[in-house]
Order: sequence, then structure tokens, then C-alpha cells
Amino acid sequence: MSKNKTAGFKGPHSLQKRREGEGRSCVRYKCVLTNTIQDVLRQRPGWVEVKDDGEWDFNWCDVSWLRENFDHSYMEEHVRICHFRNHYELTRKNLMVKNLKRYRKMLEREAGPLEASKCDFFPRTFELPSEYHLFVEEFKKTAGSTWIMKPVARSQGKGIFLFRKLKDIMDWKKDGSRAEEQRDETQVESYVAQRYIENPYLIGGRKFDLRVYVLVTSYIPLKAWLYRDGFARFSSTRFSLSSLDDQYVHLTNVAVQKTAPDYDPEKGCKWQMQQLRRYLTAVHSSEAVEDLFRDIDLIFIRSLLSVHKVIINDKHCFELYGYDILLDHDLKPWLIEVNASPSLTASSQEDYSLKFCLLEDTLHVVDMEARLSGSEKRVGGFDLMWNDGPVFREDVALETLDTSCYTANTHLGCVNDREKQLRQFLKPLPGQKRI
Ligand SMILES: Nc1ncnc2c1ncn2[C@@H]1O[C@H](COP(=O)(O)OP(=O)(O)OP(=O)(O)O)[C@@H](O)[C@H]1O
Repeated sequence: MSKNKTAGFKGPHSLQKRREGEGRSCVRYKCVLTNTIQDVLRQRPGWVEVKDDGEWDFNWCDVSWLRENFDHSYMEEHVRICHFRNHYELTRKNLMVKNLKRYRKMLEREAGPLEASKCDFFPRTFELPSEYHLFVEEFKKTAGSTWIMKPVARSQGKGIFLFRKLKDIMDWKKDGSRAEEQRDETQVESYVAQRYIENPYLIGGRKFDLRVYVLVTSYIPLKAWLYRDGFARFSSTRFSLSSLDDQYVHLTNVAVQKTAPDYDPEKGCKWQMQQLRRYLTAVHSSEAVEDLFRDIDLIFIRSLLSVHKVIINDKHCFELYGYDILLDHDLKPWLIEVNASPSLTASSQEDYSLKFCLLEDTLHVVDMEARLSGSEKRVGGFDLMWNDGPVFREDVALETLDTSCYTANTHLGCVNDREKQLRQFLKPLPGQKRI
């Protein structure tokens, strides 16, 4: 691709100039995906799709497009693109853990062991083959426990397996013992070996994990928004540790579960976050549930802070992360993974509505139309949770906040006033009807 070939908006046709010159606004977008995001972009007033090499103002690209084109693209001030250049520092399984471990060490050095221990929200993880020997040391200390092997850069449960015996991962041993420069194309794929959470929180005997969306609009300073809606993804088969090979028991990804023989596409395998919250509140105290969701918020903040200085900040970039959180039997949340390209394909009508609103609200926050003042703390379903420091909302009782916790404790709270909020902040563009 020649330099500047796929550049964003260039030369004399800048959006601003067109606005001034023609008295109308128009956002030219490019989108390679064919799911819900296409619908959202198509119905957005004043937005027009550009094909092929056409100039664009907004690009919902995939990460492979980014890899091939980002460094060759010249982008004007107003252009926006949906990934940061080195997003993989947080979204590749091995790098996420490397950054978290480094952040933990830094906290230990500068703030002491107690503060560092607040980072113990990810299961013990080793990269294989490179950390094979370290892994074996740990494995021997915890004889009899279960581990999960996951390829570092695949998704949808592909290549994952559980094990309790070293002989199951012999392939990674051979490679681990070879020096880096001796490895060739026959080397095994990089995996992480991670402690399997053997005591997941069960509902109806089934395991689930949470998918929560976090939008980052800047890394320096860090500005992060939390989406109030989200969902729990259930496995279709009752949990048991006696069948390590059964992916329908252990992997809660929808991509896996929808292939289960008894999967019902009408019902799906999801609960909306509010439903889960109500269930947990009925079983536990509301304080316990508040604590849980505050701990989850802290996972978001701490994981973002762990890459705050690593991600290449770029004013053209934003990122909508899909966080995977697993709860254990003691209501402790564990960070499993952060996805750079969370699935935007809907598995049911309800799922479609959630994703549609999520994406609409993402566009509202990214604000190509320049409707926001910049001081908003809530935009649609998003709450600003970090803006170069913790963000507090007036309607949250301050005495319930532990200020050392960095966050506003608003997580997944009120969704019923969403419509009202949307209407309040959305001023129509000149010549446009109110949405
Ligand atoms: N350490 C763990 N303990 C218990 N269960 C786990 C653990 N790691 C992963 N799982 C289960 O395996 C599923 C898939 O794991 P993970 O999300 O890391 O892989 P993936 O293939 O990248 O999936 P996706 O594309 O959905 O993010 C999780 O949704 C969870 O149910």
C-alpha cells in the first residue's frame, strides 16, 4: 500500500471546510464488518459509507487492516479509527499478563505489598514455551490442581484445553528447552498456561462469565468509559470437574455454546447484567453485590493503568474493549481476558438491541459531530469512570466510596433512565430532526 493511499481525510476536503463551505455536515465512514455496526453506521443521520480507497473520516476497521495500513496513513485532526496501534499489549493473553505483572511489581516497589496485592485479580499465568520451566516449578507446588491452556492470539475458544498432567503439554517442553534463535517455523504455537478457576460461581449448576464493555478515548491522559449494560454467558451443561474434555461444561463463549446439541437459539445462553444483579442481590446482600461490582470496576481501572504508558497514544484512536470476567464461589471476580474486537454479531433480538445501543452510544462518545461539550460524565449508557483520575458522580453517595478505589461505583447501575439521558444530551444537528 503506497504511503497515504488509505489515509483518512486529506487535503482541501476536510470535514470542517465542507461544513463551512456547503453548510452541511457529513461523516464519511468505512467499515469492513458486516454485523450490527453496519446497521448503526447506516442509520446514523448525515453519515455516508465510502468504499474501497475512498477518503474517510471514520473507520471501523479490523485489527488486520490496522496492521497493514496504520503506519502508512496520514490522518487529519478530526479522523477517528476504532483501535490503538498496539492494542495487543492489553488484548493478547500473554502480553496482558506481562503488563499486569510489571504493574504489580511497580506497585509493590512504590506503594508496598498491600497495594500490589490488589492486582491479584488474574489467575497465575505462564507463557509457553518460553516460561515452561517457571511453569513447572509452580505446577509442582500445586499438585493436583487444574490448568487451562489457551493460544495467545486465537479467540472463540479455539485451541483451548484443560489438563492436570505435565505429559499433556510435552510439545511445549521440547520447544522451551531450545534457545530462542534455534526455534524455527516448526515450533509450537505460543500458549498461556493459566490456573483454572475450579470453584466458579454457579447458577442452576452452570458456570458463566461476564462480558462488560469499556471504551477508552485516550490513554494520555487516560479517559475511560464504562457501559452500564452487559451480559452473563452461561454454559449449557452442568459444571463438574470430572470431565475436563467437555468444552460445553468449561468454556462459556457463545461461539462454543451455540454448537452444543441442546442449544436453543430462541433462549440463547445469556442473561442481561440487570437480571444477574437482581439474582445475586436476592441470594446475597445488596452490599455484597455492590462490593462485587466495585471490585470489577477496579479491575478495569487497574488493567488500563497497567498499559497506560505502553499503549501508543494517538488522538485519532479509540477502543471499545470487551472484558471477560469470571466470578468464583466466594464472589471474587477474576479477569480472564480483554478483547479488542468483541463480537458485535447478535445471538438474539435482545442481544441485538444491546449491541445496537452500545454502538450508537460509542459513536455519541467519540462525537464526530462535535455535539458534546467535553465535560459530560454520562453519555447514553456510558459512565465516565476515569478522566486522568477517578470520576465521581453527584448522584452517588460519597460516603459509599472508598476514595482509594479510584472509581465512581456506578457500574451497571441504572439503565431505566437511559432513554431520558440520551434525549437530554443529543442536540440535533442544524437542519436535522431531533432523534
Ligand atoms: N482461568 C480460567 N478459569 C476458568 N475458566 C476459564 C479460564 N480461562 C478461560 N476460561 C473459560 O474459557 C472461556 C474462553 O476463554 P478465553 O476468553 O480466554 O478464550 P478465547 O478463545 O479468547 O475466547 P473469546 O474469543 O470468547 O474471548 C472463558 O469464557 C471461560 O469460560
